[in-house]
Amino acid sequence: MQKYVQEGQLKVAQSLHQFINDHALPGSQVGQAHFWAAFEDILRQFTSQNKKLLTTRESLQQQIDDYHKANRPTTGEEYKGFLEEIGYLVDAPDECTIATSKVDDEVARMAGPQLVVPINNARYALNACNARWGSLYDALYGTDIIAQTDGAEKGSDYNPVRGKKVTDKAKEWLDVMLPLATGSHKEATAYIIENDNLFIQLANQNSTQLANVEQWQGFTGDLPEPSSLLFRHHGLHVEIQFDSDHPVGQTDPANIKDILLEAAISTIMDCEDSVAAVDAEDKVVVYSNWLGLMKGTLSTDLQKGGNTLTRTMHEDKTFTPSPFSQNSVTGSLTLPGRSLMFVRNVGLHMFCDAVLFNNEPVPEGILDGVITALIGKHDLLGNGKYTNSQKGSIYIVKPKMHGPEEVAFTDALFASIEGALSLEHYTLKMGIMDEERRTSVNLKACIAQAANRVVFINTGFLDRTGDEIHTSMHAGPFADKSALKVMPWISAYERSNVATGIACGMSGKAQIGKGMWPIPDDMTSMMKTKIAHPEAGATTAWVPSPTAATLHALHYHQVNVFARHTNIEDSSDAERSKILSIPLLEKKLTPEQIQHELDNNVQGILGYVVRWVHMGIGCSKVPDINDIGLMEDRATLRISSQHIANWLLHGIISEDQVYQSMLKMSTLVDQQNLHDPDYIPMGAAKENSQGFQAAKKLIFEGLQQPNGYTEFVLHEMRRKMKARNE
Ligand SMILES: CC(=O)SCCNC(=O)CCNC(=O)[C@H](O)C(C)(C)COP(=O)(O)OP(=O)(O)OC[C@H]1O[C@@H](n2cnc3c(N)ncnc32)[C@H](O)[C@@H]1OP(=O)(O)O
Ligand SMILES: O=CC(=O)O
Ligand SMILES: [Mg+2]
Repeated sequence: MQKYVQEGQLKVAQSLHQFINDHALPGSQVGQAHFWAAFEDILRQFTSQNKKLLTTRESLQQQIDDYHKANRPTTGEEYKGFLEEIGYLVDAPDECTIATSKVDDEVARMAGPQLVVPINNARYALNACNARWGSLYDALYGTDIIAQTDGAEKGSDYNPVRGKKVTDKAKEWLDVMLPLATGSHKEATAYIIENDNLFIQLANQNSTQLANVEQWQGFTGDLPEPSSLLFRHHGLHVEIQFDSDHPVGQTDPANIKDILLEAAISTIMDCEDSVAAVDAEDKVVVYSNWLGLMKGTLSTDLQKGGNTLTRTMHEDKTFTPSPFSQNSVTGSLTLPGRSLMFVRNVGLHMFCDAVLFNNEPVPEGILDGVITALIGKHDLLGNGKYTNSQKGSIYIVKPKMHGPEEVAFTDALFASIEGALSLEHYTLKMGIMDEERRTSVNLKACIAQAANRVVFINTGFLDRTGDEIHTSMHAGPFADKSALKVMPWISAYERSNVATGIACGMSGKAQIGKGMWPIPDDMTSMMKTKIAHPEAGATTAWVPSPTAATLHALHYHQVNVFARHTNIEDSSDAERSKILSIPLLEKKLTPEQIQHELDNNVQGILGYVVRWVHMGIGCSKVPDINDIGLMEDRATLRISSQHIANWLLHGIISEDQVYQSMLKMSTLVDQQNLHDPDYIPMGAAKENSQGFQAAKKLIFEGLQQPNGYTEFVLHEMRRKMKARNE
């Protein structure tokens, strides 16, 4: 039974109350009495508005459902007119130029990967924070980029054959990032600094320099042969490290032991879709980790290779500047050792009983906003060991907003939080997830509502796909999932996002971001396809792991993103009707194709949901039907569950067929998890498993889930599971 502490009209779960009073408030220059009173005021001011916006969502969805049930056109002027009439489509402002100030270079002026990590997992969150720099050698050695053939298999010990392939490949990349005036880094035998110049000696006895000598930015160690050299290309740093005693350096002609890339330029510490946080106890873990990250105190012990290691946040990196560095006069060059951190709050539709206002659970987005901002304030006050934002901003990603009214609501909420916490106006920056259809088709109007605090727009294509299905659920059966990804709506949505961002003056001021690489182990495909993101003008794109960040960073060396922006015209008006084209099934599928699609969806749902509900894990790598591990979170679950619900509604599949598939796949999912000692199986009596029950609800009650969201069912069932465990 949850114990509460009364604070005015608020009832605050004891564990959260204690965390705030004992840990979050001290040092924040916000007193306890003021904080609780101000929080209550914010709830009084925003709770009913929050609920009203949810009612608008419901009402619009109802009208859209009725429209499609009446078999009215799904394209053309009549459809567009209907969406305008109900207020789903609004007029775009003629002009919108963002005016956000105090934005760190990592967000405004650098183009590079953005890592996302479940914040409640301290081990991963610390790793993400430290992923600002990644070893190219490790990233190549550890992944499928180097094939495990011809003696280059990974094995348990270091394999020099594989190692040679790694160093060769890495040096090919050096030639791309830091070309030499003559020859290749592969031929280098020494890197020598003489008279303020960097010379590279080649195997043919010639000496050369960088084609652009100004790329050399600094070094560590002694002259003439330094311990490391620092370079910059496309605004990103590269460090070559030397060590003649290191097992790798020893065998390298130039004694290179590793090449470090500036990789995860920014990281999203996620309180949302990759996290299972269903009550005060869970929320305290989420907020404690954020506090630890803001104060630089987070640490965790972990077992690796039979040893216990303590993981903490990395220090900054210091170099002696080269004559070409901006810091050459000061004689010292310090670069951030950590990724710039955003925090992703939850959306408007979530409610949480960690705090009750008028005896009702409060909007969780408001709770997150207030507490993550309070914690962020420690960074601005310099209370931590490190500084996250040099410019004095707190970066909050706001997910799942539907249209400009909701952005305006969040803007006003943030202003109120700033007032309550005595933060300068517009300290709280907003990342707008462009992941709901009503936001995509009104993006310019959305940006306009937060023009003084927006710092990113990001195409969350996973949620966006789920919303695509749910919004037009009654229009007909949707295409299978692989076809959905290549139909006109999605490319128009992606193009329009970049074009709108540029038209709103975001280039050089804010991030224009693209979505997650959801196949964490398939780095070969990522390297082939994710270059499309910078090519399309995205200044950042999401990756699921530090390794993926290191490899994706290479794409930003291949493409000069900011140079692309000059050629991108505002095409959003023209794209709108394409975005609105509903990706319905266009061809007849065979019974085998239908069964395959169903089984694949069911496997993904069960594989993810059982770990969520039984173990409280919000993001998992789940094998698909072809045994390829996919990153699954609430957004991918939204797609799969809505897809099955849609095919059920339109008679493509039957309830019994779905249930049979669930029985078959649940046995497989239990088998797939046998290696995990913490796994709690669904077992033979599936109906007794909360995870199985949750999956059933998500599918069979999918039509009734607001906007197709999965969190309501997941939370309910996880809470039941926790109660059962207690
Ligand atoms: C639609 C959306 O909203 S997308 C955004 C939400 N999604 C995410 O945040 C995805 C984040 N990624 C993850 O959670 C994980 O990478 C998963 C669940 C996909 C795979 O996790 P695992 O199966 O444990 O990965 P795997 O075993 O290959 O790697 C584990 C190692 O990689 C590290 N790692 C994996 N993902 C991350 C990450 N996102 N950040 C930091 N480190 C990570 C772990 O710390 C661990 O290293 P360690 O032993 O040194 O601590
Ligand atoms: O949040 C990201 C998404 O794709 O959804
Ligand atoms: Mg999302």
